Amino acid sequence: MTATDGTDDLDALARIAADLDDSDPLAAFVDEFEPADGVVSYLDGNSLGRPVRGTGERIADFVANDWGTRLIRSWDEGWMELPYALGDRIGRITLGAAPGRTVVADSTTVLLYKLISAAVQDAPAGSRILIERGNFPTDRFLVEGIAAHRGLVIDWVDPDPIAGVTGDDVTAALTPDTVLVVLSNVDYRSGALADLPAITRAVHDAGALILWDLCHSAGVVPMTLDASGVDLAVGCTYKYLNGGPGSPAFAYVRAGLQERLEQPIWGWMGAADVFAMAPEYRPGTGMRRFLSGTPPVVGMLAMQGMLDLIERAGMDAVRAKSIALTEFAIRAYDALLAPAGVELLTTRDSEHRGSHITIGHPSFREVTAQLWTEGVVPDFRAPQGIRLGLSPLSTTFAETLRGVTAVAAALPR
Ligand SMILES: Cc1ncc(COP(=O)(O)O)c(C=O)c1O
Ligand SMILES: Nc1c(O)cccc1C(=O)C[C@H](N)C(=O)O
Repeated sequence: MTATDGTDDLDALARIAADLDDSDPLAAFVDEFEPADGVVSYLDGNSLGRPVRGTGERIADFVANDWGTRLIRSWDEGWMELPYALGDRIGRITLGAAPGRTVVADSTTVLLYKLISAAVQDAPAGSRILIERGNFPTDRFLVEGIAAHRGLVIDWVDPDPIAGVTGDDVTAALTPDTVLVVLSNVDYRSGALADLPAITRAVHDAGALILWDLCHSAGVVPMTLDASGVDLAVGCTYKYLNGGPGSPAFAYVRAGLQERLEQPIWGWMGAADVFAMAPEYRPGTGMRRFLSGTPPVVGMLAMQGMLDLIERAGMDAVRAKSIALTEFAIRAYDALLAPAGVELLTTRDSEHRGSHITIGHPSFREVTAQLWTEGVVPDFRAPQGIRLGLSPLSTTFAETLRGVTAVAAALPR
């Protein structure tokens, strides 16, 4: 039944969820993930994706063969090339990037540090970096540190917290001295999806470079980095690319920019000829110069299983399911949570939303702790947000409803 106020009752929602699962062309992919004993609803794919089925075997095989038997020969038999091969795959599958523009290495934080530093390498003191005040802490802290060391000035953009940053917000905050703009494509709190092509254009019109943090869009949003002329991007692989905790990040650098930039962590793996053991550092060509030390090969294993799945499903189908899941979560919110005074902190505009929604209530810190004991696993972000992260290949509509129902039941009476 749908009530006179337009909301659905629980039975109606359960039927809608069942219908959506029945007609979901990607439904079978749910069985491609390791079962999670005792988990009633996993709603945190935006923080840590689930392991793809067979990840344990993949790692065991790696230990027995590549590492255990081939030993150091494996560097020549694929490990050395893995940062580039995987980067190219991520580029093709989700970034809209041609080969040779993406590399896997380090953590998001370290790659952000390298690319932000490189982007401002020639900027005279007093040049300005523009960053959103609500951007993820690591992005803001890095900009603060680099600006302090280099004598640069920071400008802060304060967009509407639910709609997220727009081209107009950015244009209004740009100055003739702005050299770099650092933004997230999907906001880690609200889930707002920024208009990457339009904002990139606005930044270029002002003569600055743009760096996009893609942590919350890689693997769920089909992007157009090459076609949009994006300069720089960094993202993580442990959220919707299911690489496992601490799996290495990826960096993208526009083709025409690579040879002009010099990142600050000069290690042997970024040098022109790695095994020349040269007396001094000369940066390599292409994406090699953005590496520093030995590639984290073990950390690059698990994500390959997820890339296989996304490739099989097709990125556009993944995005379509992501939208359907967040739309259904909002429908369930309207019926079960809005009447109890819970706020929706995410836009209703599906085109401008990533793959999580955020809801707000003063009780949510305690509610989240309670839910975790019940096997319902969203995450809490201060001051009062619960994020429901819906990973399109591993999350069902029924599971989404179980989560929203559990939040409603845990609210204080
Ligand atoms: C938008 C964003 N940037 C950066 C990070 C973190 O970077 P790192 O993987 O280095 O911890 C996260 C999440 O942890 C994030 O959500
Ligand atoms: N990266 C994380 C970690 O190492 C521990 C706990 C949580 C995380 C996260 O991924 C946080 C996440 N990026 C966020 O959007 O808040």
